Amino acid sequence: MTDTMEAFFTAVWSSMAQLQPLGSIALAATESSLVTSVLATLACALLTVFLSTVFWRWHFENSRDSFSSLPLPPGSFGWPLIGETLHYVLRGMTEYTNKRRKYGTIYKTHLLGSPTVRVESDDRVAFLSSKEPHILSSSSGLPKSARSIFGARSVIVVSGDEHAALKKDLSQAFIPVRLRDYLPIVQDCVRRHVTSWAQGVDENKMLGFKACQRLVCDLILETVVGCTRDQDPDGKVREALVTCNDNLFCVPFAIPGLAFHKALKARKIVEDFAKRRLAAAASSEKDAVSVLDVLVAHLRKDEESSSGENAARNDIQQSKTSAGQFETELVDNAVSFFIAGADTVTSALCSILKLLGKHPEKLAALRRELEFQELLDSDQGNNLSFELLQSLSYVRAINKEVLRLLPPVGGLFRFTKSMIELEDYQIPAHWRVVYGVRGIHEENRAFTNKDEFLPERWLDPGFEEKLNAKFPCSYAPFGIGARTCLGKELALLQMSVFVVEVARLVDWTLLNPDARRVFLPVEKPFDNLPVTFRKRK
Ligand code: HEM
Repeated sequence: MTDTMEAFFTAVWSSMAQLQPLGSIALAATESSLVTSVLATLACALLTVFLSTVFWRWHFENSRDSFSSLPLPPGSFGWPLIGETLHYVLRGMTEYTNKRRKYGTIYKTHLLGSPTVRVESDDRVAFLSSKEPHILSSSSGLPKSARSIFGARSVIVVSGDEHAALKKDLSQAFIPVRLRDYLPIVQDCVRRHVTSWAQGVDENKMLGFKACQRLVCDLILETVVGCTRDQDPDGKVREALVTCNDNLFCVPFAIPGLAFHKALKARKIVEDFAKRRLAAAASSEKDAVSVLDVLVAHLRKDEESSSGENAARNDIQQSKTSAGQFETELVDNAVSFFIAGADTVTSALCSILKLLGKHPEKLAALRRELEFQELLDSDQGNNLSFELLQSLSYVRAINKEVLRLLPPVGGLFRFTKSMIELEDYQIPAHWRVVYGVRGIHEENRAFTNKDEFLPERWLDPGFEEKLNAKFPCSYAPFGIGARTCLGKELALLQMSVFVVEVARLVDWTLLNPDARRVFLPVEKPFDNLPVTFRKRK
């Protein structure tokens, strides 16, 4: 039995041994064909990428309008479909600086799905903005994701006469008499947050941007819809606001898991909340305090007296007569205020912390101004009046200088309706144009020592008039022309209150003052500004 088995195994072994060379040959053949097919696939893929890149670039280079002999601006269109969007997201500041160094203050690129020309000189932007809204549209320049999040009836999205009439109505919520009403709410909210940053005996370490973001979410809900924390007890609305802001510029595919889907879900939470607050405001007889209360009261009055007004205005009023549309308009605009006023102000407050933290001599100069006005005592309560804030020239100079050096919104989106000739170049129809606010500020010919934080430059009484007269588009943190920021005065009020309160309530130390900057959706340090706070002695 043993012999038989031994013979069997020997036979198997020897036959396997005979088969082994054959197997190696077969294996080698299989391996080489695998390698060949991998190489062939790779070659095909590379060829496809190469050809589609060549076609992509050729296609846009050939979209030149033949009615003009001018060339397209210099620059490149990047990769098929994604263009150069990823370059900007990943390289941030370096990409902008490199482009400006390489091509100057006008160059072409491909961003967020459209061929784009970025313009970073104030005189070219002045020329382009004079072509709005007929040759250059401002609303359709916004990426689709942002338009969907703001809503179809938002002042940011509508255009032409409709935009002008709606903006006039909404601006009633930001006139000085209203700002006076909001001031105690703003100051109370700022003091509450800043005091909490320095609670306890030890230093409190936190992320400055995130702390400012929490403050501004409360601020915006309290001023825009009169919402106190108990009306959003679990913080869902605040969280939804942050999600909307974080995903304002994204690929507009509403697929679960993707940014746009998350943003639309978050928008619905904010929208439902605004609707509930609107119903409360509409049935309330109390004096207007929040932006929404003011708008409801103003539009109600406006509707009553609209019968004698001119035809264009009547058309707009008539279009509002359906209750549903009226509600949509108010809700879309309340949501837009939430979003337009949240991360922008957060960025500005975070930059105040950063620049005053990096320049203790400017903080000392600020405290001297507050001391002179008897405002430095941190135990003083709600003693800021609107007139007093307006009179604090160093506080206002700090705001302007912070917005010059670190503008929260780095670019304004426009869209060409027809071809535009701009000095030596042409911009074809249906291209996106971005006015590069940050680049304009960085290149500005109107400022000396332009890289330095020098609030003092704004104290010269004739300086701003000269600036506006000689270089009208050279300082544009709040935008340009018909689209300038509707919430500008409210934002400046919030910044002024913040400057006063941080200076008198706390001392702080930046843990990484020279961190890399990122720009989307707004200007901020990439590490969110780690900082320690302590109560001011
Ligand atoms: C420091 C804070 C702020 C900055 C830097 C800022 C900046 C800007 C800029 C640059 C624009 C123009 C966009 C364009 O031309 O395409 C703009 C528009 C706008 N902003 Fe602000 N903003 C700030 C705060 C606010 C606040 C607090 C609100 C409301 C509560 C607000 C509401 C709006 C609205 C509704 C528009 C659209 C105006 C229109 O389309 O006519 N912003 N903002």
